[in-house]
Amino acid sequence: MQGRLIIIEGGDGSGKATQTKLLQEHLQREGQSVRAVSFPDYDSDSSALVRMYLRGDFGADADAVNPYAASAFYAVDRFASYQMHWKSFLEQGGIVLADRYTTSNMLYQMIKFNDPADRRAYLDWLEDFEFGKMGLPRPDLVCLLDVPLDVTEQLMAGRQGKTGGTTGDIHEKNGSFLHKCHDAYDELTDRYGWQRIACTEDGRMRSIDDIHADVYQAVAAVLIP
Ligand SMILES: Nc1ncnc2c1ncn2[C@@H]1O[C@H](COP(=O)(O)OP(=O)(O)OP(=O)(O)O)[C@@H](O)[C@H]1O
Ligand SMILES: Cc1cn([C@H]2C[C@H](O)[C@@H](COP(=O)(O)O)O2)c(=O)[nH]c1=O
Repeated sequence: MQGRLIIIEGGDGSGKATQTKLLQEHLQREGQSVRAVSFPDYDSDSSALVRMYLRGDFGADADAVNPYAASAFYAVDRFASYQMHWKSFLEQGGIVLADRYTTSNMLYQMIKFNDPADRRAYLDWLEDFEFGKMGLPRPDLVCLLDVPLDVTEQLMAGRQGKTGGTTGDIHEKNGSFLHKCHDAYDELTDRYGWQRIACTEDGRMRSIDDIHADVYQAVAAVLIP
């Protein structure tokens, strides 16, 4: 019996790790068999090309790095994690929570195209590449944590970058890139039916527990009874 694959997606610093951990603890308390993964898998050799990309080794301007090549780096990292760590767990009925997934390629790489037809062609290619040719499972649910960028910037202030240094990765350094990414939320939730979780109220972050309650409600609806 196939389990469930649940994705916690969102912008940098939107609370993905926080919500993934809370959700894992909640489901564990209920006695569910649950495992959490996150992408990129920075601790694995499989993320070497992703780390090079995020460091700017293929060009300092994210928009100028071929989105098909960059997508492939991330997809290969995911494939390694899936094969080595959670394929059989999912196939045996486990619940896998992923902090980022193919959905991040959909957001961050799609926006390198401005033309709507090019965006659709990219998404068609990506779905076929990751879910078809590479055999990665499609998500059962995607919760998109929606945080306006000015609020995220406050949450992220002073945080150490994951690829080394304090100035942020190739995406974080490019303000207009991150804005384009946030602007694409409607397009992607419409196409894929993602659950958009509003994380702010009157321009301020809602409490971690309130956001968790919304995430949990969405998750409960897709769990196997
Ligand atoms: N609802 C909230 N209210 C206030 N602070 C929060 C909230 N959710 C998370 N934070 C804080 O914001 C920061 C970023 O949160 P977190 O690391 O969970 O985000 P992330 O999306 O996983 O980040 P990244 O994109 O860097 O992986 C952390 O310091 C966290 O404690
Ligand atoms: C998994 C994945 C990620 N990305 C982008 C999204 C972020 O800008 C970085 C990862 O940084 P984080 O601080 O560790 O969240 O990479 C992407 O473009 N495609 C993907 O598949």
